[in-house]
Amino acid sequence: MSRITAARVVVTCPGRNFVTLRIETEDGVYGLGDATLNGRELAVASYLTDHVIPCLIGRDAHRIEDIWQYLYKGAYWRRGPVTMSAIAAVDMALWDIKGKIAGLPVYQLLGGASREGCMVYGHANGTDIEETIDRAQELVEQGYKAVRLQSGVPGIATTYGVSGERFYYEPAKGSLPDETVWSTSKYMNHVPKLFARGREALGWDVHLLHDVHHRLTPIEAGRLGKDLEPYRLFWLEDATPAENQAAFRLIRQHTTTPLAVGEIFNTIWDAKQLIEEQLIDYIRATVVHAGGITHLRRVAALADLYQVRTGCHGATDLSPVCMAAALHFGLSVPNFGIQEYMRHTPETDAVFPHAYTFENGLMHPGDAPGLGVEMDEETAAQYEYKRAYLPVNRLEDGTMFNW
Ligand SMILES: O=C(O)C(=O)C[C@H](O)[C@H](O)CO
Repeated sequence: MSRITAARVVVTCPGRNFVTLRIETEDGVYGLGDATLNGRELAVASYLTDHVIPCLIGRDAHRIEDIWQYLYKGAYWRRGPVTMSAIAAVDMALWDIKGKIAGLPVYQLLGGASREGCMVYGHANGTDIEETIDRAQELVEQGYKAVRLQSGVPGIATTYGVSGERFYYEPAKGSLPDETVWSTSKYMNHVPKLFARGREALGWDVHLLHDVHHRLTPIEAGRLGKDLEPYRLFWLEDATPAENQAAFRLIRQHTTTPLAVGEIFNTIWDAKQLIEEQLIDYIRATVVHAGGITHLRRVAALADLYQVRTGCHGATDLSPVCMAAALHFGLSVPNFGIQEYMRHTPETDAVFPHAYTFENGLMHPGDAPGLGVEMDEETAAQYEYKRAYLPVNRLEDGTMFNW
């Protein structure tokens, strides 16, 4: 028994907003959980402070599963990104506490390492094809075994995944949402050229990935997948919005390019049909937005039955606390596929010193007890929350579209 005596939420903005839950126990041990929901941060902070924390005080921090069920079933209102990010933060903090009390890194509590490290993919973003390829080459030189290629599209002013920043792509900015413009035909004509050049310049030993970011209809996605088949992608991500899971049947009928989806999923129910019908190859759900390590293990166990592998979301809006949790999860599950890794800025790393490391294309969570991430609250307090939004997207004729 290790009673929870206090819990509080810290909101900080070392270059971007992060929401972190800190839970303390009667033994003087504390745990951290990431609760960041990009562009809607304060909703989760309030959910935790106003509705969850009062229910945690006095509970036994060791009863991770029971507390998960209490928060999920007990709220009556199930699922959704706000609820599931809040539950995830509690879950991460409790695994952190359990590891610290046991004196073991969390991956040891999850069954131990199933591999030497987690293969990660880095982002190569450029305003045009040549710039993207130059950046990909830099990543390969740094040891990356897998690289995501995104490039500006001629005729479209701003493109998802591309920014002036060399390493720290950050789409959330502006005290009101930026408006961007989209053309499916211009994009569809351009992407195969990017990958043709990519294979020519980078060869065939590096894994190449691409994110469509929910922009195509299923039949368009089928065509793009088919056009990209000669370049043997590791995956084509978020080819179409996935609320309608059956939509992926159509894509599957037309292409053998492997498919990844799910970074915005919150529960196993969002992915059940996709997994059971083997409509995808990689499930992108991650710790912070899908209910924590406890729930993500359930998703991975279902996926394993159908040879679907994990490919957790790891953009910069997922804090180092989530990154650490994802690496403990990824190191331990049998059906790990790949982990996304977008480096955090030095300011973020200073607020969240961490034990995880990158070497030779693989990441390891480290062997510090618990998750292996600290929060320097004095430094965090120097960075006040700044409202920031993800962009919105319109077609060239002004029709509201998916970003
Ligand atoms: O990393 C990715 O694949 C993304 O799509 C990044 C998302 O746009 C970002 O995390 C939204 O908050």
